[in-house]
Amino acid sequence: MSDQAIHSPSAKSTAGGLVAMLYGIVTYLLFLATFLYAIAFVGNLPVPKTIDSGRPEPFIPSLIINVLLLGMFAVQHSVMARPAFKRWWTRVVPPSVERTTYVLFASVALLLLYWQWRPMTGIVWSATDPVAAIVLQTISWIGWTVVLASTFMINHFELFGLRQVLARLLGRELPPAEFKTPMFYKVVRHPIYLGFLLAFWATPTMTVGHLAFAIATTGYILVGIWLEERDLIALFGDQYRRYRQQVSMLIPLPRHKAKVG
Ligand SMILES: C[S@@+](CC[C@H](N)C(=O)[O-])C[C@H]1O[C@@H](n2cnc3c(N)ncnc32)[C@H](O)[C@@H]1O
Repeated sequence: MSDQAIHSPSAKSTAGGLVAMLYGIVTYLLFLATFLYAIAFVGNLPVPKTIDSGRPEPFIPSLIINVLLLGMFAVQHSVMARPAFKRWWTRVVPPSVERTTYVLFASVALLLLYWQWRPMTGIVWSATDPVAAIVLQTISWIGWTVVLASTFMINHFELFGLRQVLARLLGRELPPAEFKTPMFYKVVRHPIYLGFLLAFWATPTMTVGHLAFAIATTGYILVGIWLEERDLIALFGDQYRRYRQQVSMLIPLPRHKAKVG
């Protein structure tokens, strides 16, 4: 192969596309591992570190560290998701890997949280009735399933950056963002967040640490919804405003009869 062919723009572009694709795939696998670990972490499954495992340390320092860990995740997640930040950030990173980089930072923030989380093991409630315990555990599993299923309903591979890096590799433009209301999105506007709330709150044994986690993530989800809906209204205008009138935010209760589409 001649020197010219090696350095031609298309060879460079293909190499760039392959690097972006590799970055996207590795980050996606990291996200998947982090997501699966979250189920084990919150549910106290047999993994090296969970929300309640480890030797308890003094309460106040533990609480401060845990709040800082949650705050770091919340700030990363909400700042990096804003359109204004993305406009600035895509002057630093190529647009095709902007989402992948967001997913990478979010995964790292979560891994840091799992690693540094301090257990606070005082019991807030414990279901002594085995049926109640099974019901709570099942609700939590349903929550995780709703989270994962809902990502596929809007666009799993775009949410986690793979679609963007594939488009870059194939030299294709991505179509503009599309407003969608499939399946769960006809029942609530935020099924992913609803799934997380079910997964975090429904537990047979609620410790102080788990409760702090559930309260902080609920607060963050409510702020996240407010920010996300502001962006969605800016993007989709009246279409999203109508959707807000017709479909509940998180609690699956019927509102108006009008059809969502
Ligand atoms: C992590 S997802 C959470 C989606 C939703 N809040 C939920 O809980 O299911 C965030 C992304 O979904 C997009 N999104 C939210 N609702 C959408 C809809 N109805 N149609 C298309 N995209 C949507 C937002 O623009 C954002 O990029």
